[in-house]
Amino acid sequence: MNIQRVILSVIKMNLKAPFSTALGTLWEREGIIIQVADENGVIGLGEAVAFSTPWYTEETVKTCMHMLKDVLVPILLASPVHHPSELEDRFSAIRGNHMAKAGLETAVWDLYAKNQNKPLWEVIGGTQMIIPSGAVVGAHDLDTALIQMEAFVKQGYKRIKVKIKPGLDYKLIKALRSHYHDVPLMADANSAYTLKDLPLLEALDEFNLLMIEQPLAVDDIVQHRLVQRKLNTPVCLDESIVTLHDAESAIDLESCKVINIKIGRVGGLSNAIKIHDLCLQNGLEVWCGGMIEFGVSRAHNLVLSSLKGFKIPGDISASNRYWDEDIILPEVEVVNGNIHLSSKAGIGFELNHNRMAEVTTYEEEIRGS
Ligand SMILES: O=C(O)CCC(=O)c1ccccc1C(=O)O
Ligand SMILES: [Mg+2]
Repeated sequence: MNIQRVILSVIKMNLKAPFSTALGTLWEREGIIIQVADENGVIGLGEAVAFSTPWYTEETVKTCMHMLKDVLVPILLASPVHHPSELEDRFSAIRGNHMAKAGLETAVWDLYAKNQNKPLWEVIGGTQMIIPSGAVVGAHDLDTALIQMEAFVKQGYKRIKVKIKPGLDYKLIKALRSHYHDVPLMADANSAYTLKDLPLLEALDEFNLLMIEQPLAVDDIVQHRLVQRKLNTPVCLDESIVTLHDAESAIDLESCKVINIKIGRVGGLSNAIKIHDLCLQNGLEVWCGGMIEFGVSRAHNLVLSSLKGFKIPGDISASNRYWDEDIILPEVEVVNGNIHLSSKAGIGFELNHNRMAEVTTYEEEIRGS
């Protein structure tokens, strides 16, 4: 592939409703849509999923724009790419900045698949074309959580995840469970607890949760082992798993039974696939995490979820879960709780240029020499 141009578009959209986690409330979202174009004008699409502020990881839209423009895009444009799997190595001179790397790398994967005239899910060896879909309740109080959960269950989502935090945990889960005895339900704490809260975490065992996600610190793998040993509920790690080595450590220590894989958090599709393969070999379950993303990242999440280890419904909801109108055509739709993969080349979605024009706040094109 001879990549000649990269277009970086910063976009901004209001969420349909505020989204609350243990770390705060989100009302609007910025993101970066990345287009890589080859000498024939074929375009690959990627999305850098960092937020405006570093509340989930240390990256932001601004750090990603800097890294892309000043560091990663020049590395990409410096020489031809034969296969997207080469990029991990090329970017390895740069530490961290996983979301910036993943945004660019996924765009190159899309371009590669389009050049092969094959769906990207087929290119990566995916076998599942029907992806079960889950939705996330992010409410600041119990009543709002119940209203959200009712709507998601009605819409057919196959698994509900609920954000918990001290003061909105045991009671919240108890209330949701008493209304919905059989709905696959799980909790995500986004690191809101410490080992002092073990009794509370153990008490959640009574609600038959699918799993509890990231109860302890963002960088912890060791203490989660103690939580997993005390709880019947499987522990799932999200923030703690940033590299393949982290996944190896968590497996060696038996710190969790499940890993939430996010392409952005782990630095790209290649690494996401490696973590999937490792988990599969070691009997851990995996599912695809979400980032309240726009359609391009949603499309890449669907591609990843086609791999055979992805059995549990992930945080991949319909475009209309968060957005009045998404930036892709067609939008991602959930039918009977499932999303059907496209058999079109690449990610199978195109940019909605009218919508892009409405929501773009900044755009820059970088050309190779
Ligand atoms: O994309 C979604 O639907 C929500 C997924 C979610 O919970 C989330 C969204 C943004 C940042 C972190 C997380 C998380 O999984 O912890
Ligand atoms: Mg999480």
